[in-house]
Amino acid sequence: MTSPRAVLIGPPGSGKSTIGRLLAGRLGAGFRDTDEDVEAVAGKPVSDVFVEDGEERFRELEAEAVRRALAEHDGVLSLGGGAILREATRELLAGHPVVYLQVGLADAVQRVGLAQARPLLVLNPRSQLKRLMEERRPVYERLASLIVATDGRTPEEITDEIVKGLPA
Ligand SMILES: Nc1ncnc2c1ncn2[C@@H]1O[C@H](COP(=O)(O)OP(=O)(O)OP(=O)(O)O)[C@@H](O)[C@H]1O
Ligand SMILES: O=C(O)C1=C[C@@H](O)[C@@H](O)[C@H](O)C1
Ligand SMILES: [Mg+2]
Repeated sequence: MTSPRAVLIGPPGSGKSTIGRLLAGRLGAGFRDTDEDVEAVAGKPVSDVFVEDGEERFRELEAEAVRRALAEHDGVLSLGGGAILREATRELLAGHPVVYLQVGLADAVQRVGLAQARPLLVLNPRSQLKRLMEERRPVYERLASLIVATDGRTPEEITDEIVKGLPA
């Protein structure tokens, strides 16, 4: 049975997709991102799924994408920020090397401001991100087998720390 070398979790802007790609390169492994898997299945961007089908439908597609990727993928897997909201997904993560990318509000706001539209953050990114981060922090912490701080650090530095901290 295959299993990912690392599963990255954390809030929007923590760098799951960026670091995931770098880490996969460093490990000589493949990279997979469940947001991209959902987009492939839905045939449209995540933001369109939220607007046209609703968040609940997105969460269903996401839970299925995570289930499939955990069973099929043997490289680095980045999850969508909210994938850990589903109990079934939290249970499936047990026993995998789960890396929580920690980020403070200031750095997260700066990073998401630079990137593409995020459907949960369209109205007031700073306050929505603050609430979401506070609600989810205990869940990310509980699921993590490795916690890596990302504030003020380059993607390369963060990737180095993960490589050192992963099980051999
Ligand atoms: N350590 C870092 N330092 C500076 N910028 C970063 C860092 N990590 C990521 N970024 C930048 O922040 C933005 C968000 O990163 P990324 O898309 O990887 O986050 P994410 O955790 O995958 O978010 P989401 O949950 O929305 O998918 C990107 O523009 C990326 O280049
Ligand atoms: O944190 C979240 O709930 C989300 C994060 C993104 O990765 C996407 O999965 C989507 O924008 C929702
Ligand atoms: Mg991402």
